[in-house]
Amino acid sequence: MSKSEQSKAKAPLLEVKGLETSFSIEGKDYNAVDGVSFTVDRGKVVGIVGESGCGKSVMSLSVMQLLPKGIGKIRNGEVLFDGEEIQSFNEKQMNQIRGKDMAMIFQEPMTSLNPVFTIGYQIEEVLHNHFKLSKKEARNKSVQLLSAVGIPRAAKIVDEYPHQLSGGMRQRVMIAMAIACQPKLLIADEPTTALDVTVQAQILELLKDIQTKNDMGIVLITHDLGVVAESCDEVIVMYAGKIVEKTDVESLFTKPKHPYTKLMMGSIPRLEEDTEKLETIKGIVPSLTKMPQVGCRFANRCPKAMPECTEITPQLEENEQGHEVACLLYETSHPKEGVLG
Ligand SMILES: Nc1ncnc2c1ncn2[C@@H]1O[C@H](COP(=O)(O)OP(=O)(O)OP(=O)(O)O)[C@@H](O)[C@H]1O
Repeated sequence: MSKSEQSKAKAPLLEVKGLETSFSIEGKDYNAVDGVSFTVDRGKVVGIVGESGCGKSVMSLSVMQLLPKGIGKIRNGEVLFDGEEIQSFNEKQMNQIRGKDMAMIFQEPMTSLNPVFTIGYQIEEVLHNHFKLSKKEARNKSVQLLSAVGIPRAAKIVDEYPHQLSGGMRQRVMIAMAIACQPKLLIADEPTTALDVTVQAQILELLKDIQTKNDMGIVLITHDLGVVAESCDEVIVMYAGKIVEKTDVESLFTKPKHPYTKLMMGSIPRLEEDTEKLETIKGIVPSLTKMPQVGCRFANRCPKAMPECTEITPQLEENEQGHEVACLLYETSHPKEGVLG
């Protein structure tokens, strides 16, 4: 193994450092992702969780460099993929990585699948872009991939159009396309949200299975803590563009720290509970133009908020080994005994 290969093998698969992604609104830049850092190792599933508008999708689009041109941009920070800084890659360089080394699946497959081409044509196109396969080889590989993601009668389905399939089957097609080149990293943005619970479980199972076989790293974006519990190794909780808590999945569920995480836990429906009593978090995530620049962004919705929460910006700090939280209640310089519950 050469020296550069050795250092690549040691580097995390994905390393995001101090990422700031902004959108230009009426001539002013606003950060939708504001100083986010995390790593994804090979063979690990990292969940990114938070309510709608917290910056989960913008974060993943930044990594893939698929931000809307002219509106969104990476303002600061670094994205290292396999040890290589990629945020300054040009379109040609990114095209060589996207699809092949890192792939993405989206919530609604109909927006990603082209309705006028057959399923087979679309998978073959991915294969053609990255491998020199003959027409026959690409077709055989497409049928193989469709079977691998549990699509029955794959040899027939390959000639069908997206609208002829159910939502669950379309999502499987998206997964087949995403894994066609055996990517090292898969970013799955709400891959099961539009599906019913049984199909959701099957798709998550399938992803986990592929991930184990290929030692793939997965970033799983979801607002559903149930999905996190089922599938993730590590979890990042985002609120209003920032990470508020980061830990392994067990610690998140056994000892959540941030009041936002705790409230989200309270929002998980449990079978034995009357759903009428389900706690929801009052208020909404601030819009980009209304984002407080000082203090904790969750303060105005937080039942534990103290006067200083709107004046001092909490830093993401390790509170216990491997468990980071950004909340003044836990900052050593602001000990607030008795209020942690
Ligand atoms: N193209 C855009 N132009 C301007 N603002 C945008 C754009 N896309 C996203 N935003 C803003 O960036 C913030 C983060 O959005 P993002 O879609 O990443 O949230 P999310 O956590 O993924 O939510 P969801 O679960 O609904 O996808 C939001 O305030 C959103 O309004």
